[in-house]
Amino acid sequence: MTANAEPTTAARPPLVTVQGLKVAYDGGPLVLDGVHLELHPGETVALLGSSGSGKSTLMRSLTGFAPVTSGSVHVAGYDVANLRRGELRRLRADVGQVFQQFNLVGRLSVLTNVLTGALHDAGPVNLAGGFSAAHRRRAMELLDRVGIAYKAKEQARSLSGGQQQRVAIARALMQNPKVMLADEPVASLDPKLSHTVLDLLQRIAREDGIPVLVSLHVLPLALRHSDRIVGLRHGEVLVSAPTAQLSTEQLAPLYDGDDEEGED
Ligand SMILES: Nc1ncnc2c1ncn2[C@@H]1O[C@H](COP(=O)(O)OP(=O)(O)OP(=O)(O)O)[C@@H](O)[C@H]1O
Repeated sequence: MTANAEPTTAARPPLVTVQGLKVAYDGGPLVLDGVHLELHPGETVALLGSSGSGKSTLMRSLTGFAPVTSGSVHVAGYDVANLRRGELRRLRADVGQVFQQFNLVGRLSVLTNVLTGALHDAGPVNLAGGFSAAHRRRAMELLDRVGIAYKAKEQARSLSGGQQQRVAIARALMQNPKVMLADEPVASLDPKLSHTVLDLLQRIAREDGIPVLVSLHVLPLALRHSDRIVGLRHGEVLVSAPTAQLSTEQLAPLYDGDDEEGED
């Protein structure tokens, strides 16, 4: 992110606004305690914090998968803590998600896996051949965009981890997402592939003008591939600043007392 691009991005109204969010599971202790978060169109925000700090819970809260104890969560126009009938499905269709384990259907082709991203608006379909020509064209375009169209007919399980993650990103894009969430998307990948995948996510954010929230364990990756960093410590936001203003040393308190977190 260049120095003068940050105000432009931040000046656009946020697509995600979390205010004073508290989450407790099953009457247990608070695992998020008063979290504030804004995600603006076009920006990539890295979510950092040691294991158990609440990163996944915060991600899940954006798609209605975490029990909101108090506070508010607004995502792409939805009031997530007070959704009306039918809105939960629409919210989840508007949020593209990418996971550490890719979550592809291994026996299906790469193309079919991408097409499943359109299931929410394709109606009842037969996975073997029921998608429209327009959907198939779009899926091929997206595979081309993530650099893997030549693998379209292969079984997903025959691809390498980095390739599978690119398929998963294409599948998420098939939803025409208004927001993209990536929960530790490179935790299973080697450093080179991690850069490729994170470059791709950051490019998507900029080109498509959507916010991308990506949780990461490796500080140098966050410092290189994000516009802003939000750091959680014991369920509270300890750091929230443009990446260009942060250094490894400034992020170290996120991992105080941990032996392994934050190492490259
Ligand atoms: N479904 C659940 N039921 C009960 N407690 C949960 C549940 N999910 C998470 N927790 C607890 O909430 C806290 C935060 O967990 P969370 O998975 O959000 O952290 P995290 O920062 O994503 O950790 P990691 O980096 O290890 O994935 C932890 O103490 C965890 O045990």
